[in-house]
Amino acid sequence: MSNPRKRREALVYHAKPTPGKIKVVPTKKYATQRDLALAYSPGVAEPCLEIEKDKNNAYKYTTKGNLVAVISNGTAVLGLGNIGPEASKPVMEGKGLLFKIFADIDVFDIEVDTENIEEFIQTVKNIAPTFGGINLEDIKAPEAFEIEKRLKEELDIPVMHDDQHGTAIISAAALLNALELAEKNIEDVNIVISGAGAAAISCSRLYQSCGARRENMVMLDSKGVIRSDRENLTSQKAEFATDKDLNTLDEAMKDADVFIGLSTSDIVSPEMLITMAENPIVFAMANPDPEIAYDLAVKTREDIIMATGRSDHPNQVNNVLGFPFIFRGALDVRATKINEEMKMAAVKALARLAKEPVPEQVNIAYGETKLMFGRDYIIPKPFDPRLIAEVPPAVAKAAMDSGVAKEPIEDWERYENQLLERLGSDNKMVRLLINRAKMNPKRVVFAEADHLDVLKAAQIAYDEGIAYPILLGRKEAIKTLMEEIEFDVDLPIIDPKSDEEIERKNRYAEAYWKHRKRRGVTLYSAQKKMRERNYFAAMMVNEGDADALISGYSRSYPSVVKPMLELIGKAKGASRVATTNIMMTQRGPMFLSDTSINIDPTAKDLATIAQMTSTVVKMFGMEPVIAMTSYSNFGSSHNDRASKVREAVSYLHRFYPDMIVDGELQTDFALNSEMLQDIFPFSKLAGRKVNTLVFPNLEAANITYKLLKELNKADSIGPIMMGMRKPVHILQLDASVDEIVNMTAIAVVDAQQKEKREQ
Ligand SMILES: NC(=O)C1=CN([C@@H]2O[C@H](COP(=O)(O)OP(=O)(O)OC[C@H]3O[C@@H](n4cnc5c(N)ncnc54)[C@H](OP(=O)(O)O)[C@@H]3O)[C@@H](O)[C@H]2O)C=CC1
Ligand SMILES: CC(=O)C(=O)O
Ligand SMILES: [Mg+2]
Repeated sequence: MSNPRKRREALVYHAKPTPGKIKVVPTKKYATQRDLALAYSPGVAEPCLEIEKDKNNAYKYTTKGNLVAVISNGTAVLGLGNIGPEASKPVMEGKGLLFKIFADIDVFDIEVDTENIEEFIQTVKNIAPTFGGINLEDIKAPEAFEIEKRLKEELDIPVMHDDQHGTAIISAAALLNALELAEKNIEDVNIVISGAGAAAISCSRLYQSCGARRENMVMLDSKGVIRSDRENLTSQKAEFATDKDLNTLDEAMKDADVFIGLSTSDIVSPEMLITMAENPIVFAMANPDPEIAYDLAVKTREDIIMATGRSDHPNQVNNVLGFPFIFRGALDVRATKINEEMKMAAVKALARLAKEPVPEQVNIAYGETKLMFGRDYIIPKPFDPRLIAEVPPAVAKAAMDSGVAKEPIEDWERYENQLLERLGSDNKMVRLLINRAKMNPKRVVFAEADHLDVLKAAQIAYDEGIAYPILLGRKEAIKTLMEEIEFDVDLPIIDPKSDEEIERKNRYAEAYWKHRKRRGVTLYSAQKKMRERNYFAAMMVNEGDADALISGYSRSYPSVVKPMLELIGKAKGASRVATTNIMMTQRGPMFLSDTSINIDPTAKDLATIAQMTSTVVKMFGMEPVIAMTSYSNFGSSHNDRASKVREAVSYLHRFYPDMIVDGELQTDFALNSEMLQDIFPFSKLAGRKVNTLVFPNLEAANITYKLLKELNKADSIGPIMMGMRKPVHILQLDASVDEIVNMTAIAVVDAQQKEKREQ
């Protein structure tokens, strides 16, 4: 990573707010003395004794069954080489993060300080009782082969060296698909493999199992082509030694159909690509920098099918697509090992999935218009939610069929539902939102760009391609801050107080005056108002000089809302302006309305707020399931406050019968579908997962959202302004940089939608 700013960003990401990327969180209650007596002494003795009687009970009473060890000694960390156990820890924590977000598997990362094979094996064996599976990582060849072989033989839990088999599975699936596109047979193709380490050897073996012929393979290590007349070859290298009279990569690449890179960066030149056969398949998988840069390769050969291990180009062939799902399947049937049948099942499931139509959600998540099986899409994307429903069942089934599953699955439909549930708590909403914004970025005015956090957010929005920022504020202050954060881009900077803007201010003042002259505004007072950033910014949007506006970082919410309502006003047909907040909770995203505007809405207002929120929920690709909340359940109180909510519900039921909305309901019933089903089976919400709460008044909504935000420390998006004529969005006082970026994306998406409606 040569860009110094990106380098710093990566370091800050790892350092702040707490060092590292993962932590341990209790899953049981621990509030009372009683809880503690169960969690620890004396209660804890009971499961101990049960496990003493039968070790399998560890799966019943402890985390073992969902806990994987990611273990390394730091001898082959990515393509960085032998950087030692401590230095490998960020990668191992990273794998832990990926295990969790993609497959809901918990991980302890373990870095072992030894390069001695026996010591390493003994260490893993000694700690194995803790875990349901062992993921060996970034251990160099040839030691990795012996370590994995022995641990597989000596342990009765699944052991997989991810760099070997994870990589082999993913790249084999991608290779089969690429060959189909190139219209070539795996039996016939010439394959050059750069690298003869853990990953390369294992990949080459799996390609052979898929039909590739060893005599068509040429493998290279750091010394050049591995020829059979070379001395002192390890047994694994000897397995792939060639009789061909070749010495260098240049020579090997001539007429090759496939290049597999699992070695190091920048060793393939454009000249080498030119000598390859037609429709060359190039998988440059060294991390973090591939054997040849993606852009250079696709520029050199138009007919190339190109993949790298990185996420920033099409076709990411990276073991991240494998290890979470392979272990998920293996753990779920309590497999004793990960065998060839299970690996092949994963290859086939991945290859097959790439050919299926891609759900819109995935297109949006990756900022693509239409992903389709082809040169730029030979393998599914890691954030494809179908992966968890497809790959683990395939692996689990293969484990059962091959006789290594101790707990076979009986109800497959139930299992698939459980798998999908596991994805509930990630923050894919944010990703979806950002990517949707990136598809058609808009000009966003940042009305307080002379504040560091606002400027940082504008920088991220610009860098990520979310928006074209227009920076409002004191010019010198903005320029100084830009220098400080190395935001070296030529963007419009406008100071509404400066005389430079006189022509524009007059124009805006005139327009404002014309609009409000019968409501007490004089031309003079209009001119004065245009020196205020929020009025100026709102007029920019009004007059089409900007597409959206972000403000409110340094002022109280009402003081910013007022000019916006005055200048921009409500959308045509909107009877109300209101806000919703999206909270990322354990049970998935929740929409909470109205969190910021309407102090005591009437029944009709509440119905309008529910309808508007429903539109926003749909904008995120979700089906709105709305609870109208109260302190009362379906008429249990006759107080006016409860009746108001009831009235709103009956209005919605009468005029919008298709809306899935009900109430009035207490929030525990709204959120606990079993309880709701038991006590109020007649409800429209019974058996459904509520994702939207409409509150009876501002106090309830605002208090709840702030409480959730602080207690959960969860991501939140909002308040999202609903019902405004133009995309203006107001931040909470002192919003974080992330929150401002999210709001920017909201503003852009809002502008996109409004533009669409106007067309
Ligand atoms: N995209 C993905 O999912 C994955 C990518 N990888 C990448 O693959 C690479 C290797 O990883 P791994 O197998 O675990 O590591 P190993 O240390 O086991 O193997 C590295 C291999 O690369 C060879 N090598 C080094 N320099 C060159 C060179 N200039 N030309 C040809 N070969 C060379 C080494 O040769 P020698 O034997 O002579 O030392 C060795 O055989 C790394 O860059 C890693 O990031 C790994 C796993 C997954
Ligand atoms: C992706 C991976 O595991 C590696 O590069 O080592
Ligand atoms: Mg690795």
